[in-house]
Amino acid sequence: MDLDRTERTRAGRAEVGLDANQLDADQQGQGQQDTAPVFTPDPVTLAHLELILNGGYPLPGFMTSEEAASTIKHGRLPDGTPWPVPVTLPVPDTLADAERLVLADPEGAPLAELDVSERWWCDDSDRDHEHGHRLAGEVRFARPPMYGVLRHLRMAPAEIRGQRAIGGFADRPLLAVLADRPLHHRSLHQIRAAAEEAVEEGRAEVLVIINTPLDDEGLTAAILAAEPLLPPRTRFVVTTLPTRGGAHTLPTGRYDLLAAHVARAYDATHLLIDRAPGTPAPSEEDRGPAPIPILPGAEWRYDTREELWRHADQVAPDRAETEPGDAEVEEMLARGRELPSWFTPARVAAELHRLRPARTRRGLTLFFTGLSGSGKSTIARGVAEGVRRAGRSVTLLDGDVVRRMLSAGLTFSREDRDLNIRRIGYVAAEITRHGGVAICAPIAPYAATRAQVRAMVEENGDFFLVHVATPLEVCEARDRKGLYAKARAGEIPEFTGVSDPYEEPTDAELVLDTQDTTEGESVAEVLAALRSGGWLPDHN
Ligand SMILES: Nc1ncnc2c1ncn2[C@@H]1O[C@H](COP(=O)(O)OS(=O)(=O)O)[C@@H](OP(=O)(O)O)[C@H]1O
Ligand SMILES: Nc1ncnc2c1ncn2[C@@H]1O[C@H](COP(=O)(O)OP(=O)(O)O)[C@@H](O)[C@H]1O
Repeated sequence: MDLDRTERTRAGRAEVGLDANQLDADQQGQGQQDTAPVFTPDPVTLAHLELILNGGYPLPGFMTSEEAASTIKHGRLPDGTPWPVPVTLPVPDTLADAERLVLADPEGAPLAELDVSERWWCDDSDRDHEHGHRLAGEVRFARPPMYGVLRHLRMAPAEIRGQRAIGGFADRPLLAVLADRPLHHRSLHQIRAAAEEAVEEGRAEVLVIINTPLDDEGLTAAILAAEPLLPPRTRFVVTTLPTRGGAHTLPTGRYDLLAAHVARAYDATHLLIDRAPGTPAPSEEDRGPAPIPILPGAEWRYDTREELWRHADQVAPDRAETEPGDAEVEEMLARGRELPSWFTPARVAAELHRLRPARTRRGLTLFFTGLSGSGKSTIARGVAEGVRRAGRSVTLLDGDVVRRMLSAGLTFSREDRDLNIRRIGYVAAEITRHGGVAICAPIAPYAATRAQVRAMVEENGDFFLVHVATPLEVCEARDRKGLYAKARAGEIPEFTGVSDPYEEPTDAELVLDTQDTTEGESVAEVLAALRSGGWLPDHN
């Protein structure tokens, strides 16, 4: 079963206000039998919880204020045990006094119970959380996790240890490789060299720990594609380490240390962290001592004369090929260009092309925003026609039409406008997921809601925001539907631009001002942008 899809459909349904309850009736019923409140932690905390429950962390639960402070400040628990990152449970105000809590997955299925030992207030923002209420205490396993994708690969440390013992490899060194990007030739050389040279001359087994977001299957597929080029007996395990992005309050290297602790739980004796080219490893001085050695990883370069990869010190700078960075690889895929065979194995390239098809085939949401009368519908209609002529399948979700169909009965309050836009976004994201072009033309006055739609769409394809920036005076002078006159006369309350806000986008891919251009010119400008961005073939 595709759990990912099911879960996203559920989340999507809930967000757009459609009936998610039917689907989740079972779980909710179970929650109600328990008197403790049921709470679904945010994704970072869920990642911590899974590692607590599966033995990836040697911690019994979520930290007290003293433990968190000591960890942040000294990189140690109060008893002196080294531990790199705070592991805390942020809860909303409504749960700040709870004595027990059932911790549930995003679908509401219980995962664990928490007996609260301390309720505290966090002043420092740890990780990416703002300050707020925290609950500390030990967690008790309730049920095996079912959420997220690739469950069968999310093996607990004990499972891997068991497999190695059965295979008779338990006494061999284990090189863990933390991978959070596809493994290209440079990384594969680095891993093979580490396994063969650095760790007891070829006796090492390799365990690739794939660090990927909960609902992402693509990265894992791309990493698994490199399996034949990894040492024999390489094992793979999927995990979600709490994000690095929010580590602003922590000294450098703390997340490397966390990876080392998790790797050690899997019985690893050494850790290699795969890094993008040009990303320096934090020095041991900066990060402090690790529970197992973190290998520096030899530098490799591609020698253009010899046409092979060699240790960097054996390749003269003028003969070294420059490796494309992750953003460049993304752009090559978007343009449908072949990834060079010296750079990545054909199998990995094929998987990446499958996951990130060229933009001419990739799903796209083209989202127009602007005041009433700015020209959204007129331009969107013309663009839809042009995109169709270029051979792509198009769905036009015009503001007025959506209001009559999908969002009938909604008002123009902020709440209802947001719901309207999220519904449009949900439909657009589905169209995008199936490789189509969704063209949306609502006012969408709120930046935060537009950002939500962008995020929803970008899980499955591309998002292109067009701000139709026709000034209010021009829209009002046009007053095609006579609505501005009515709004000025007070007959329409909460009218955008007159008595209701419009937040100008700062993240638009294209800004159009229609006051000095014809409709045809505006349409042509959008089509040209789609062509130059690679979403439409050049020759149309
Ligand atoms: N109070 C108020 N404010 C703004 N617009 C109003 C209002 N009442 C009705 N209309 C008409 O509804 C159209 C906008 O609907 P949208 O769904 O695009 O609006 S929103 O994105 O949900 O804010 C908008 O159509 P367009 O002119 O095509 O933008 C108006 O014709
Ligand atoms: N460059 C232009 N692009 C789009 N519309 C224009 C342009 N110049 C003038 N207009 C006129 O502005 C009006 C825009 O109305 P409409 O497309 O319904 O706007 P919206 O959907 O944003 O409410 C139309 O009457 C259209 O003819």
